[in-house]
Amino acid sequence: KKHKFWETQPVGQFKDLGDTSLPEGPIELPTPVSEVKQEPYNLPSLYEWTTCDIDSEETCAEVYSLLTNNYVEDDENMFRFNYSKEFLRWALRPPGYFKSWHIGVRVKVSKKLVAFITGIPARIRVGDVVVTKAEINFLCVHKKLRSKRLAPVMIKEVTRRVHLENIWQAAYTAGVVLPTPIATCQYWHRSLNPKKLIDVGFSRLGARMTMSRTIKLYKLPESTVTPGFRKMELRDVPAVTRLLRDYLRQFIVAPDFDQDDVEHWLLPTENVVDSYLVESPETHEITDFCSFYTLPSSILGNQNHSILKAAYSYYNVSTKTPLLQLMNDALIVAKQRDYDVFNALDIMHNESFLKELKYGPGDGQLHYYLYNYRVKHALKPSELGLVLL
Ligand SMILES: COc1cccc(CC(=N)NC(=O)c2cccnc2OC2CCNCC2)c1
Repeated sequence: KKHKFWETQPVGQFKDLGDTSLPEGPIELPTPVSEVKQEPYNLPSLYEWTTCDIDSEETCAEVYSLLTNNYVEDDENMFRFNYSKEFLRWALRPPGYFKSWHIGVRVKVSKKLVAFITGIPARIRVGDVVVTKAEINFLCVHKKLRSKRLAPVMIKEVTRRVHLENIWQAAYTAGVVLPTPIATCQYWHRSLNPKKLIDVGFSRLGARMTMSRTIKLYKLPESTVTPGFRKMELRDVPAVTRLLRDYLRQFIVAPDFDQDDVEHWLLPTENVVDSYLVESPETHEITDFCSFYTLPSSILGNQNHSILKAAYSYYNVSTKTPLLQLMNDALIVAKQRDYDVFNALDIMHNESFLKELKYGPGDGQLHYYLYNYRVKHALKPSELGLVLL
């Protein structure tokens, strides 16, 4: 039976698609926190719950190692996400985070970490309504423990701990179709190091293309072209917050970032997130912004290369500099910093530059989901202003 678990959950159900009598908004009403199940769900007897203290070097290393060996792979099982420890600390400790939402499963006897799931709080606007939701991520079950039905009980446990903080909605993405996507996005890749991408099988040499012709096709200028283009600094947080808040208002679903959020999520962090802005040389006004996060992938089974260095488009705002030029400067910076590929989803206004900047379509889709919140109509990717890590 497909979706045996998801048909028991307060999520849009496939059978309800098209039933426009169902109102947009929460599917189930909150209950008093005192009525939320106080004790953890039962795990199979060999396993126990653990709260992962990501500040602890040892525990962070265990989480890193579990994900590096058992997390999401591409459809052809050639690559596996390889989130770094500093990335995980950044992703899991935003303003207002709860340690109790960093949940692990250990083998009772050996204490080996064999599964993980996380939540972080985020204020997310859907239409005109801002709701504090949990962003759920990093659901990972060790390869040797698959189809033991651990994922449903882990999802129920993180939901229970989110309810204990009086939060009743969540957002998450997946490469698989579950009940029911609020948006389905296409991912795109822009080659920066085409020779390596072809060597490792990420890309294929185009028909009637030689390697040298391919290298020339993706060649970028040595330096950025936009006057006033520079790295974001702490002093820019107020202006970037204003710029980003104004820009994100046009999307139906988007984060409701305040200055503390912008300082955490967008201030450059070595090897994790890079942000650049355009400060007008005349007026010193900050008019544009672009950012990308660093998520390498392990290359499975290649003699010459073990890591694919990938940049992922994050939040970009263009008010004076054409988005095309801004995003080309982002490519130039990523190439300068030795990235192999620059990835982007077709969300926000990204569609306007993907083809022109020589992105190629990826071989999969990323579906966005809300938990306990119905939207009347699925969104077009261009109506989506939310990037999950
Ligand atoms: C190249 O290495 C990969 C390793 C594992 C999976 C994939 C394909 C894939 N599933 N890609 C994406 O989900 C993706 C493609 C473009 C932009 N963001 C993405 O995912 C983000 C957001 C969701 N959480 C994972 C990272 C590629």
